[in-house]
Amino acid sequence: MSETTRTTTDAPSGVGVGGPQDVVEVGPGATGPQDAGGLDARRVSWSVDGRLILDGVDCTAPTGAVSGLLGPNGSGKSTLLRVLAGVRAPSAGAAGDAAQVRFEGTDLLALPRRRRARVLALVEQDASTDLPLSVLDAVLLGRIPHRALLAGDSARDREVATAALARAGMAAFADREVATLSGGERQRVHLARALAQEPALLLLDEPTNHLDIAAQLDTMRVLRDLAHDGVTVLAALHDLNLAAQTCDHVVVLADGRVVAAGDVRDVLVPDVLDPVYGVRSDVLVHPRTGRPVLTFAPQD
Ligand SMILES: Nc1ncnc2c1ncn2[C@@H]1O[C@H](COP(=O)(O)OP(=O)(O)OP(=O)(O)O)[C@@H](O)[C@H]1O
Repeated sequence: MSETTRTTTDAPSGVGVGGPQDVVEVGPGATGPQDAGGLDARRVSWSVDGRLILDGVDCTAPTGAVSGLLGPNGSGKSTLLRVLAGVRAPSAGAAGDAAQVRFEGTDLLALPRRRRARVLALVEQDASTDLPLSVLDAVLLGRIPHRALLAGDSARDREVATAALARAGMAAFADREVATLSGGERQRVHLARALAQEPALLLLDEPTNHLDIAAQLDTMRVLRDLAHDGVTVLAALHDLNLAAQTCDHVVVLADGRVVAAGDVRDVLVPDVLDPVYGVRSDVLVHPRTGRPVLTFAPQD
């Protein structure tokens, strides 16, 4: 655990996960309340049928970095991404606190939908397209926020969409009907549609879940390239090793609360992971990258 580890409890660093007061902000990738750069969400709550699904989540994603949103099934990752993207309105928190979602200092929740869509794109998990669209036309949907109402595609729209398809490795599929694609191919088209939006903030919900290992690495390389170009990327991921190898910063959710956040080397440790996932983990160090490599066993 790095010397920059901060906890809001008296528990040893990285230990004591489980409650809202137990958030661990660790490592050089951690961003504190004073940091206005990147994505900075505070007190995000969401409830349905009287059940609190997100409970006062504070979540940051630094500019020009790939951040991973981690946590077990049902911990609230998709819900959080939807609230951050403005697809779902946040609920009042337990203490009646209003949520705040800022990106580079701008209040995203206050932006009209169309303007927000010029800032951020969301790639949803298993997003489906029932419309009989070609791949290129599906990707061109990402250009809608950038053009005048009722205007058709411009030459630039087609140029950007074609480049987005190429970046997602789907250039050869431009004329195919989306309905005929495999799950993995469709997932890449959704990524291309989001890239065509030219977002400064890209939110993705399990962008690699249908992909083979080479395609997973390829998608993560695209995300890293985008981050290198200054895009802020936040991706919900289940594969902790993929997160360890590709993310700069990670946020761990459990039961709708953030239990740890910071640099992967500091957060992906047994003290954090074992209670959250109910497993026994071991962490090795990758000989080439110096990043964590994780193995898991059931808890006895
Ligand atoms: N519209 C809804 N009505 C009722 N419950 C909901 C609704 N949306 C989400 N939930 C519940 O909220 C919890 C969090 O769901 P969410 O999809 O955000 O989790 P997740 O971390 O993305 O899970 P997974 O890793 O399985 O995709 C789950 O228990 C889910 O059943």
